[in-house]
Amino acid sequence: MENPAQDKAFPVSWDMFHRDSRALAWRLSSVGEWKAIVCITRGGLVPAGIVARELGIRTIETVCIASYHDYDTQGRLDVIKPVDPKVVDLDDGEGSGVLVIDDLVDTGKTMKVVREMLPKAHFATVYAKPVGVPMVDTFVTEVSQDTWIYFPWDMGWQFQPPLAKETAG
Ligand SMILES: O=P(O)(O)OC[C@H]1O[C@H](OP(=O)(O)OP(=O)(O)O)[C@H](O)[C@@H]1O
Ligand code: HPA
Ligand SMILES: [Mg+2]
Repeated sequence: MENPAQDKAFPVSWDMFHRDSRALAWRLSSVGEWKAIVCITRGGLVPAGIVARELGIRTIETVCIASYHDYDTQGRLDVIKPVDPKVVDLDDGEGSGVLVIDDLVDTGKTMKVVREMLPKAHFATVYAKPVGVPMVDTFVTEVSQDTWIYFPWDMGWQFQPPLAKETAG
């Protein structure tokens, strides 16, 4: 099943996201030390900034990947920009000393592609779904596979009609 129904909703506010990203940094702080962060754009940009601030990491590189082209449907995985070879070889090569950050792992396909680029890196996400869990070394919160996570940067305020509708006249 390529794209199973994800009909449960897990909405995340900015406050929640900040708190959960800090919790990720807290967890990572007892796991190891890293010389650089590689963030998987675009979703990884926000948690990478928060983790970098907490862990005092100032070298931040991107790997630019898009696969959910049509909102919640995964399509072809495009690597728009690979990791700078200088970052891959920063320590002993193959991404050692590098922390890879993304907002979530779902099927794990995105992480798998980045793992091939940086086999010795440490992989971390804020949220994880069960199918993707084997692809990630550290995460904070797991949600079920049939849940869609709604991030604050994708949401907006909207009028909610009252339960009891006014009747004309
Ligand atoms: O585990 P997977 O099934 O591969 O899905 C997870 C990836 O999908 C989303 O990125 P998306 O491709 O939507 O691009 P974006 O980060 O620019 O929103 C999300 O930010 C992860 O990077
Ligand atoms: O549950 C999700 N939410 C937002 N983006 C995603 N990309 C893959 N899965 C998800
Ligand atoms: Mg992404």
